[in-house]
Amino acid sequence: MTAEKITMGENGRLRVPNHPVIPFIEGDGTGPDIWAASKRVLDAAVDKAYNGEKKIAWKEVYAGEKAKNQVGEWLPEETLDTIKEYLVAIKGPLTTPVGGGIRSLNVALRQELDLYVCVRPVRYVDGVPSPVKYPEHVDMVIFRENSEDIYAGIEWEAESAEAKKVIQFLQEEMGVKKIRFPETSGIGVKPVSKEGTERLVRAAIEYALLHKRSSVTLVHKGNIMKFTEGAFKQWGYELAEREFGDKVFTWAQYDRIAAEQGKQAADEVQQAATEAGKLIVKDVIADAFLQQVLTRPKEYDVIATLNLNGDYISDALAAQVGGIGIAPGANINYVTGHAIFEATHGTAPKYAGLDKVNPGSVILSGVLMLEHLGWQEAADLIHQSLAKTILDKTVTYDFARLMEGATEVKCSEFANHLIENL
Ligand SMILES: NC(=O)C1=CN([C@@H]2O[C@H](COP(=O)(O)OP(=O)(O)OC[C@H]3O[C@@H](n4cnc5c(N)ncnc54)[C@H](OP(=O)(O)O)[C@@H]3O)[C@@H](O)[C@H]2O)C=CC1
Ligand SMILES: O=C(O)CCC(=O)C(=O)O
Ligand SMILES: [Mg+2]
Repeated sequence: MTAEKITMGENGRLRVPNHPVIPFIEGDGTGPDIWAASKRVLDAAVDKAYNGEKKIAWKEVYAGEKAKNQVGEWLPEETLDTIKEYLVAIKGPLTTPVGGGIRSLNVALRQELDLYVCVRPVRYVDGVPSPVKYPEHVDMVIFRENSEDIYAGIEWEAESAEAKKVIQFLQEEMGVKKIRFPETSGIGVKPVSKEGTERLVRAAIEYALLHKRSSVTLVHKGNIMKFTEGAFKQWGYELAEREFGDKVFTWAQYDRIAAEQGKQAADEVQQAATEAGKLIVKDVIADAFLQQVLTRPKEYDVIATLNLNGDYISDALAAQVGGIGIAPGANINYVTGHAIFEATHGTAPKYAGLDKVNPGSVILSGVLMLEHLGWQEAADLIHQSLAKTILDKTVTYDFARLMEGATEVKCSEFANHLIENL
């Protein structure tokens, strides 16, 4: 079988050969343990689903500590070029120091390839120990904006010449009087654009319509950050109505009807829209959202949000359904077809080299990748196997410590069980 490139078809859909080359980054910390386990499970599922007719040709590319050690750079140009060329890649977590040091390589990869959506599905798997009473009520898909916001990393260190210059500009030319301690403030910039918002919200609504989900919720802190998070809400509603017309009913429409005809009329129109199967596009302020996902998670389905909110929401919802050990994700540019699949969690450095952590998040990120390639049969096999392995209570430390009667297994052994149960 000759290894070939995945390409983007003229119809905007990927053309996937039977032996596609897929670059991978092993990752730092626990990355090597997790990646070794994940690769075996993905290969076994593909082999079983297609009787050897399909097979991934893995191609290692370097980033993070391995790249620094081998080629002297944290994120070599060759890695970016290879992923650009082969379109679809998968990665383990990469370390980002807090405070000083290098900026996030994870964020850099997303920015360099303009992977503007981070999709993180959050769903309960039967048997997983969870801190809440009804984890099965959580079934959400987070669409996190991935290219802008304060998360983009435009900031200047306190007392640096740059910070002083920006503060001086703000005070003298922009009339800003609200910087409480100007001499010792670091400064960060939060860019949020109409284009960035629209492409994210468009992707969330298209996904929701395709998968017949009931609502898209715009999660924002627009009461405080009016021209960034507030604009996100407004641009999101405008886009929903302009581009999706009759297929959606928005709370902005609700508000207009309520203002003109009263609340009862607006309720009736919304009820009719729901019965007609229209997608409801609504919004909520981020802090209220974080309490409501605990108290009434059934009210939320597809979530569209900005970069930093999405980061916090991803970990919080992952915990709600039993933890970061099975929280997958995908960074995608739906226009170019570029995508990098990766877990929600980080490098979990205290467990590095111990063959201990749960490889589930990277495996499920691989499942998202298989689905993205259209290899649904292989993806389904892994879902079934994971469900069975967890119900058997053969699990890694993170689940074992919260389950009664579980058998704790290592990261590699968990992969063995998954392969046996395929
Ligand atoms: N996309 C990426 O590559 C990301 C990278 N990072 C980076 O990772 C580094 C470490 O970040 P940190 O804040 O500690 O967050 P981590 O997500 O790496 O780890 C926090 C805790 O989550 C639990 N955990 C994480 N991964 C697993 C797993 N596979 N199985 C079971 N439990 C797991 C562990 O919990 P417990 O202690 O309870 O056992 C761990 O101590 C930082 O440099 C950070 O910047 C962070 C997030 C994403
Ligand atoms: O890049 C990092 O180090 C952290 C990224 C992160 O937490 C995330 O993308 O969820
Ligand atoms: Mg995070």
